[in-house]
Order: sequence, then structure tokens, then C-alpha cells
Amino acid sequence: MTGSPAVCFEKVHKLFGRVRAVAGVDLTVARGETVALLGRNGAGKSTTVGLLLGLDEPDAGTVRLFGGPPSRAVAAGRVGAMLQDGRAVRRVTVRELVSFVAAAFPRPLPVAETIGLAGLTGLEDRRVDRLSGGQAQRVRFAVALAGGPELVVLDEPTAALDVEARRAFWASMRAYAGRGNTVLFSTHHLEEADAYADRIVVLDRGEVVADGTGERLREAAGGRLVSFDLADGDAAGLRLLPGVRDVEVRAGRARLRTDDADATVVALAGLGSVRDIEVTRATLEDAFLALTRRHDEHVEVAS
Ligand SMILES: Nc1ncnc2c1ncn2[C@@H]1O[C@H](COP(=O)(O)OP(=O)(O)OP(=O)(O)O)[C@@H](O)[C@H]1O
Repeated sequence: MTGSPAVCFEKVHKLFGRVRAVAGVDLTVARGETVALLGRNGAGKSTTVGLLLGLDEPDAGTVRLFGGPPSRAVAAGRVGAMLQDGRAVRRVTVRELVSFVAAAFPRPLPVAETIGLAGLTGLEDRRVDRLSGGQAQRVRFAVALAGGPELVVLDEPTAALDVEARRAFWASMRAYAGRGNTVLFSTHHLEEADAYADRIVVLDRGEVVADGTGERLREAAGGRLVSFDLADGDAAGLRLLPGVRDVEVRAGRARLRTDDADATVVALAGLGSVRDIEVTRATLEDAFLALTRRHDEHVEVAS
């Protein structure tokens, strides 16, 4: 099954009691792709990751990794994972731990290479229970890479890292992805999803509400923001102007999210009662908020 995608979810459902943690997810990740799973707390990211790794069984639908069940890909050493609550073992050194994990895989990376990729050079002889939070996080990354996996799954990998450590982490992740490997990571950080993923999958209440590049997501949510001072303070009718998706007025300044900034501005000029018009690109945060607010509407984004 050489041509099968790295990850394929088909109509996957997972319930915890009455909570629909994952509600009909279709998701395909091609080999070599880096994909971000983005969502608020409780959106279903960790549950999706658990299903993907075969730690949990779906109630309905199918999950395939490289064309087979997750357990087969995991047993064959094709998958490496860094989960949120991974706790390091005690009393062993960084080198010992990485060597131990590597030895369990059929095609591991050389230990020194794993240590270098994870940014742990110089800390090889340090005991893993005597590291800072950020260093311990890097050890967990090293453990995920030690087996030389084709697919790396990272659940909120930068949660405990400061700005500098984050940057170093993403550089390592990109280097690993650059070798043709597939990476799927979950995050709350929009900028990280935008900067480091080829594609962003937005989850909301267990459903995929958008799937595409950061640029596509901005467009899907209304590509431009037109803001201006309301000279006479009257916001009535702004929602009806061409292109306008939604309107927000704060402290006498209106903000219109629009699909057609040119048409909106021309119409505003016709109204004659606006000052200091400014047109800016919607940020990914604007897109994210719009996408997760409009839960009833399913937004399709071609990638
Ligand atoms: N083992 C469980 N038992 C009961 N409910 C659960 C369980 N695991 C998850 N849930 C619920 O399923 C929903 C999805 O949770 P999940 O942890 O997948 O979200 P998440 O997007 O990873 O959130 P976070 O960003 O906070 O980690 C939530 O409502 C959560 O409370």
C-alpha cells in the first residue's frame, strides 16, 4: 500500500457518554505533508490524536494510517508521538533514554542525530528528571523521533516552551518534515499553525469546520476588514452593503468584515458619512473566530 495517504479518517465518531468529542471527521493527510489541527479547548484535538494512534477506537467510521489500521503502523515503527501528558522516566540520562527507545524500532535514527535534531546536544549525560520544563519537552520530542518515524504526531508540542525554545523546536520539526516525513500537530496557537503547517484543519465541537491553507481560511472567513469612524454614529444598514459579512461597532469606529473590499468602500463613499477609512487583511485570528462562531455553517475550503 505504498500510495495510501499517511492518515485517513472517514466519518469518524467518538462519544464519551453524551459528549460528541469527534463528530463525523473526514481527514486525509498526504505523505510528506505538515498539517495543523487547530481548535479551542475541548474542540476534539486530543481525541483525534488518540484515535489516530490507535489509543482509542472510534464508535463509528474508520481510521487508517498508511492504508492499514493504526496498530499495524505503530507496531511497524512508522509512527512517533509526543503527547500532552508524557512523563519522563527517572534516573536515566538523555542518551540512555533515547538509545533505549531507538533500540525498540526496526529503523531508528542514529542516537546522536536524534539528540541533535531535538536540540539536546550538550545535555546527553544529564538525568532526564533533572531538566527544566522546556528541556524535558525536548526530550519528549527526541523520544518521538528516535525510531525514525515516517509520521510524527505532536499534541500541543510547544505548550511549555518559551519563545526562543519554540523557534528552535519548529526549526527541528521543519528539518524532520523536510526529509519527506509527515507531521501532524495540534495547537491553540494560530501563528504557529499558519507559519509551520502546509494546511490547517480547524476543529470545532468535534467537527472539521475548515480545511485549507492559512490564506484560504482568511478568505473563507471574509478576506478583508474595512474600518472607519462613523461620523453620525449610525450603523444601521451597514450589514446590507455589498460584500459585508458582519459588522462590529466600538467607540464610534466600525469594523466590517467583507468578501469584496472594493465594492464595500465604494458603497461607503456613497453614504458620505464615514471618515478615516482603512482596509486591512483579515488576520488568521479573525478567520478562526468567525469559523468557530458560525458553527451551524460548514465552511468548505479547497486547498
Ligand atoms: N476520557 C474522556 N471522558 C469523558 N470526556 C472526554 C474524555 N476525553 C475527552 N472528553 C471530552 O471530549 C471533548 C473533546 O476533548 P479533547 O481533549 O479531544 O479536546 P482538545 O481539543 O484536545 O482540548 P484541549 O485543547 O483543551 O486539550 C471535551 O468536551 C472533553 O471534555
